[in-house]
This record gives sequence, C-alpha cells and structure tokens, in this order.
Amino acid sequence: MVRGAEKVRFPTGGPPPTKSGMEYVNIGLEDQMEIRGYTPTTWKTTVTWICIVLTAGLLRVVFHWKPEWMLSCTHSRSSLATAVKLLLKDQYEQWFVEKVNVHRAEEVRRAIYGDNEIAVEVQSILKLLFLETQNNQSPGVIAIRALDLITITVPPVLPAAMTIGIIYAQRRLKLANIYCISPRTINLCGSINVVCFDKTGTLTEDGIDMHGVVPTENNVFQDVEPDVQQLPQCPTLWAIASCHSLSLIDGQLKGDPLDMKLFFSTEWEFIEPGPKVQGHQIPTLVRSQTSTAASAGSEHEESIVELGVLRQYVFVSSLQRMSVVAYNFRNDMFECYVKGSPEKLVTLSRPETVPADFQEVLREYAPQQGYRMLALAYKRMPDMQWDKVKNIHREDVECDLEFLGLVALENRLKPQTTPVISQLRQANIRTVMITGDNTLTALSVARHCGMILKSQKAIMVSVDATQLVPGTKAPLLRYKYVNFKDPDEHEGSELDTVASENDSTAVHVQLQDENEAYRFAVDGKTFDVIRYSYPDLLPRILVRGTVFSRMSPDQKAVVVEVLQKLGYFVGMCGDGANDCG
Ligand SMILES: Nc1ncnc2c1ncn2[C@@H]1O[C@H](COP(=O)(O)OP(=O)(O)OP(=O)(O)O)[C@@H](O)[C@H]1O
Repeated sequence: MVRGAEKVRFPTGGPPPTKSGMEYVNIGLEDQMEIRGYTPTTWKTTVTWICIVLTAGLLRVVFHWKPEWMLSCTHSRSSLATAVKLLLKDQYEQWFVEKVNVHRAEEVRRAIYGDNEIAVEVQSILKLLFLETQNNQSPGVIAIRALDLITITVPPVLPAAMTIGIIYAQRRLKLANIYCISPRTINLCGSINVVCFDKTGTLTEDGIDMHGVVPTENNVFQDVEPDVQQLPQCPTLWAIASCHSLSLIDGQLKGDPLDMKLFFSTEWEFIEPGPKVQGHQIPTLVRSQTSTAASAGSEHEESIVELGVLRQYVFVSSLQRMSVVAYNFRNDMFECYVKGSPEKLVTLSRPETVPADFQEVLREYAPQQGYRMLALAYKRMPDMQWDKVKNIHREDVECDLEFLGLVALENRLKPQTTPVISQLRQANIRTVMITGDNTLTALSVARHCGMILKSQKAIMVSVDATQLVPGTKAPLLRYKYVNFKDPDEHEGSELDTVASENDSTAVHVQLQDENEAYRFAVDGKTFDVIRYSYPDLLPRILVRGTVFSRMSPDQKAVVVEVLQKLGYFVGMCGDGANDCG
C-alpha cells in the first residue's frame, strides 16, 4: 500500500498494466498516474551528500523543492515489487515522491514476539480457568496456570518474566556461593542434558594424600614405602624433592597442590634464590635437613644433600610430565629428574630399567582404590657444563632415562560428588568424565561416584596399533570388559557378544539396549583413532561413553563439540587449564 492511498488505487486482481514500458495506477480514472519504483543506492547517496556538503546545503534546499531530483540522485530504478520509494507523475506533469509502506504484519509480530509466538484466544483461556475452578483446583494451581497462560497470550511479558527469573535464579545461586558472569547463560543451563566432569580437583579432592612410594632396585619393584622420609638418600627421593615447579611468594611456598604434597612429604628445605656457583646463579636450591643416615649417627656433612635446580621444564598436560635439571652438590654432577604419568615415563626410559611387572603393579593400584599414579625417572648428565645447561632443549633432557619407581597418591572423592552425580541422574542428566588421568583410575572413580552404576558393565575400548583391520589402514579396536574387583579383563563368550574384535558394527547391536547396561571407557589415543578411522562409530561410542581418559586439552574440547553435534546440550565442569579447551 502506498501512503496517501486516497491518491493511488491499484486495479484489483493484479499489478498495474504496462504500456510502452510505463506503469500506471488509477487507470482510466481522472487521477491516473504514471508510477516508477526506486531502491536506495549507497554510492549515489554518498556522492549526493558530499555535494550537499560542498554546496553548504544549497543543494538540499533545491532538493526540498524538487524531491524527484533527490530521488534520482540517491536511488536507482527498480521494479514496483521491490521498490522502497515510488515516483508518481500526474496528468499535469507534477511529480510526487512516496515512501512504500508495506504492511508486513507477520514480520512486525515476529520482531516483537520472536519466532516462538503462540496465539491463544483469550476467551478460551478464561473458559479454561473457569473450568479449573469448577474442578475444585487449589487457588495456587489456578494462579500458576493463569500466569502461564498470560505469558503465552501476552508474549511481550516474556522478556520481563525472563529477566525476573534470571534475577531470582542469580539470587539463589549466590546463596550457594555460585557467581555467574553471564546471567543469560542461566536460562541456557535449563536445557543441559549432559554434564562433563574433569576428574582431579573436580570429582576428587585436589589436596590428595600420599599413599606411598614404590621404588625400584635393580629393575625390580620394592615394597611400598608409605613414609617418604624413610627412603634412603637416592635418586628416587631426590626426584621427589627437586622435580616440581614450586616457588616462594611472599615467603610462602606456592604451586601445584600435587607438587606441594610431594615436596612437603620429604621435609626438605626450599631456598630461593640459591647460591652462586662458579659465577652462575642457582635459582632454586633444595636441601635435605636430616636423614635416616644422620640420625643413625653417620657424619652429618655426608647426610646433607643439596640440589640446585637450574632448568625447569614445566608440567604440560598434553606431555603428561615435567622435568628439572639440577646440580647435585654431593655427586658434583648435573642430573635430570622427570616426573609424570607412568605410561609416558615408560616410553622415555631405557627399557632395561623398567621392571618387567610394570603393568601388573600399575593395575594393582588403579582399579580397586583408584590411586592416582605418578612415575619418577632420572638420568645423570656427566658431560653437562654450567654454561651449556641454560640452553639445553627439553627433548634432549627427557630421553634415555632410568626408571626410578612409582608414587601412589590417594584419589579421594569429594564428599559432594556422589550426591551431585545422583541428583543429576534423577534429573535425567547424563554425566561423563573427561580426564587427563589413566583409564583404570578414571573407571574406578566413575564407579565409586555412581557415574557407572553397579548394574552397568564397563567396556574399555582400546586400540591395538600393532594390528590393522584386514584390507584397511585402520588399527584394530579391542573391546574388553572391566571387572572392578579383579583388574584383569575377562575375555570369552561374554566378550564376543559385545563386539567381535574386527567388526566395529557389532557395537551397534548393544547400543540398541534401552537399559543402558553398557558404558564405554575410551582413552585419548583410541579416541583419535575412532575419530579418524571409524567416524561412523564415533557417535555410537559417545552416546554410551562415560569415561574419556588420558585426554589432552584439545581432545576434551572435541568430546564436548561432538556431543553438541549429536544434539546434546553440554555443560563442562573443570578446575584446570586443561579443561579450557
Ligand atoms: N604436576 C605434575 N607433574 C608431573 N606429572 C603430572 C603432574 N600433574 C599431573 N601429572 C601427570 O600428567 C597426567 C595428565 O595430567 P592432567 O592434568 O592432564 O590430568 P589429571 O590431572 O590427571 O586429570 P584431570 O584432567 O581430571 O584433572 C596425570 O594423570 C599425571 O600422571
């Protein structure tokens, strides 16, 4: 419709007829007019306004009296269907410029109410409420229903209602000491149906307790030593005392809680800065205070061990390790100490230094009590010199190591973990663990906190890099039941029903199981193989995956993204830099 409709009437039944390329309105009437459509053109408008400025506004005054000129200078011809402005010429050769005022009721409504607007007839609502009163509904219920209906009927109330809801929700969260930096997210949280948890520091306590050290001697694991101070002066103790990234801030030792726990267990002294040796400043010195040897009456001088830490390669989650290069005053030699995940340190150690029963000992600790295991390794650097130590590369340090032993740390669940997991389950919200820790430890924690129920079986999916699926380049995937009492997986007929080893589609059969009797545990290496070599399997594994272990920070983010692509609304709860994706 054109503004000033009394002037213009399109013939009913279609657009105005065209005569020699011209279009007309009010055809055959006294006020028949020629009509042209125009749409704005940016460059024309810009040039026109520059000219207006250059003429000190004079041109604008001219345009005031000749609006058709202004229109030609700032707009281009277009069809009437797309026109934003119309130029009308009457029989007396007079020009009129009119704005097209298209009545787009639908668009206007959508702009105001949003896409989800629902139209409800008020009469029916009143009828409904009347019937509710007839049914002896309590006034409270009727009031809530009435508010519900009003919100539906009068959609503009929604933003106000949402804001009030958010403010109310924020207050409730504040009472629980939860602060939300993006209040709009509170509404989104209502849609969440999967929550991913990091393990260490989130589900389990951060300030973990030391269970003990399992040192090696002649490549054989010794009995566990619960008291670190009882360890003799040896590289195992020196690794615990020196391999950390602690530092003094305002006179207080600060750093990773795990590092603090380990260092404090030695009761060594931490001195920062250390002394100057041969003109070289030692940034950090750690020194044994007393030792078993000293208390036994040996020479005090001999019992003191001092390690000057000169280089520090900080802990990197994706590398699963950290290391230091230290000057051992007692041996008058540079030594490197490495601490990290057992799996990683085994690959960096000389095979002959790793006890043959490494896997068995590791499994002894992980599954039943979910100990958090660390390994220690070291090497002597007899050729290293003071001026070279500053420039040595990490990869040159962390290689050809001598395996020293394991450290077992207690992996205690936070008291609130199990109730929260159960609450989420009751709310039909799935819980998933994505951790950088070892699969067995993660599985154990998942079982203890109720993420994997007693009625559910856990299936560990792992990759066998030594074998390829015949006729493809895809490494073989293996599916193993996890027996929580006995760390050894039991294979046999039961396992065969889950999946045949080279037939990934067999898993699909189990995924149809509505009782959710199976939960998958996948480690980072296997996750990558599934992603790239078995893309069809990935969604199926993710739908029933509960434990994702040894995941790098990037992989943690990928799990969340894939879950989102599957249609889940995902929340991620973590405490560390490796959870920031
Ligand atoms: N300060 C550290 N020094 C050396 N190694 C460490 C240290 N912290 C962790 N690790 C080793 O590196 C592995 C990966 O650590 P990461 O921080 O990614 O995960 P996490 O702490 O085990 O678990 P989560 O992801 O649940 O917090 C750990 O399992 C552990 O073996």
